Amino acid sequence: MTTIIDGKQLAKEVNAKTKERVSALKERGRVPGLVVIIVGDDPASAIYVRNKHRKATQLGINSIVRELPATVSQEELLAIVETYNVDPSVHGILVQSPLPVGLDEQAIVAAIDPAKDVDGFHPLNVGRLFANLPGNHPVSCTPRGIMTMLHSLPVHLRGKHAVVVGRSMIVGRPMAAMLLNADMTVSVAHIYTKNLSELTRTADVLVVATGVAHLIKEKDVKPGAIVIDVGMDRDENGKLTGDVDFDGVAEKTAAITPVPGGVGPMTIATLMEQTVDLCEWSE
Ligand SMILES: NC(=O)C1=CN([C@@H]2O[C@H](COP(=O)(O)OP(=O)(O)OC[C@H]3O[C@@H](n4cnc5c(N)ncnc54)[C@H](OP(=O)(O)O)[C@@H]3O)[C@@H](O)[C@H]2O)C=CC1
Ligand SMILES: Nc1nc(=O)c2c([nH]1)NC[C@@H]1CN(c3ccc(C(=O)N[C@@H](CCC(=O)O)C(=O)O)cc3)C=[N+]21
Ligand SMILES: [Mg+2]
Repeated sequence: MTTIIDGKQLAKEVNAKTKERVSALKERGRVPGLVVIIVGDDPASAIYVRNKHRKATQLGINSIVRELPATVSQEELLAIVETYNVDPSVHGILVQSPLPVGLDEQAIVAAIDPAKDVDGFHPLNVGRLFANLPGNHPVSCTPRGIMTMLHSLPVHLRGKHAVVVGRSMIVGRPMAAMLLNADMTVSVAHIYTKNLSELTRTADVLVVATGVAHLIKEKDVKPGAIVIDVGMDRDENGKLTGDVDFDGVAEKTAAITPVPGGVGPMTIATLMEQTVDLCEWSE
C-alpha cells in the first residue's frame, strides 16, 4: 500500500503549533514580524508571495510585503535590506527569487542579518548547516519542510541511501546536507550525472528538484522507496505537475508526495515556523 503524504494536512498541523507559539509570544508583548521583498513582476513569484502573506496574517504574524520595481538598483535594494536589519519589529527577511537580471542575488542575501535570514540562504547559515554545527540557526524552508514530512513517516532514515536530484542553493544542496546530518548515505545528481536511472533505482529516499516535468518515471524508482517531488512544473496543458510521473510511480512506492498538495504547502508552513523560531531566538 502506498502512503500519499498529505502536505496540506501536515502543514495544517505545523501551522496550528505555530499559531499557539505566536499567541504565547504575544502574551509576552512580542509579535513575530516577517518582511518579504519582491522585485519586478514575475507572475509565479507574485502568487507565492501572496500565499505567504495570507498564511502569515492568519497565524498572527506581522507580514509586510515590500514590492519594488524591476528598475531598483543594487545600492537601493541593499539600503532597504539594511532598514529591516536594524528594525527590531522585524524577525525574518526574505528576498523572493528569482531577482531581475542586473541584481546580484548573492550579495543581497549576504547583506541580510544572519539572525533574520528566514530563508537560510546567508553563507554563514549555509556553513552552519553543512558543518552540522550545534545551536539554533535558520535553514532553507523547502528541505526543512521535507525533513518534517520524512519524520512523520514510520521509517528510520539512518544508514539508508538518499538520492537528491538537483543541486540548487534553495533545494538540492541544503537537502543533501540535512539528509547527511540525519545519518543517511547521500548521493547528489545533476545534469552531468551519468546513468541517472541506475542511481535513482538505488534510492531508499528519492528527492527530486529539477524543474523537469515527469523526469522520474516508474522504471527509475526502487519498489518500496519514499519519493519526494519538489517540482512545480507545467504539463502540456499548462496544468501544475511535478518532476515525478506520479501515476506510474505511486503504485511502486512506500510513500510519495503529490503535486500540488505536497512539498509546496509544507514550504510555506515551515517559513512561518521559522519566522517564529527567529523571533523566539532573538529574545
Ligand atoms: N515546492 C516548493 O516549495 C519549491 C519548489 N521548487 C521547484 O522545484 C524545482 C527545482 O527548483 P530549483 O532547485 O530552484 O531549480 P534550479 O533550476 O535552480 O535547479 C535545478 C537542478 O536540477 C538539475 N537538473 C536539471 N535537469 C536535470 C536532469 N535532466 N537530470 C539531472 N539533473 C537535472 C540541475 O543541474 P545542474 O546544476 O547541473 O544544472 C540543477 O541542479 C522547480 O520546479 C521549482 O519550481 C523550488 C523551490 C521550492
Ligand atoms: N527566497 C525564496 N524563498 C522561497 O521559498 C522561494 C523562492 N524564493 N522562490 C520560489 C520558490 C518556490 N516556492 C514555493 C512556495 C510555495 C508553493 C506552494 O504553495 N505550492 C502549492 C500550490 C501552488 C499552486 O497551486 O500554484 C502546492 O504545491 O500545493 C510552491 C513553491 C518558494 N520559493
Ligand atoms: Mg524557502
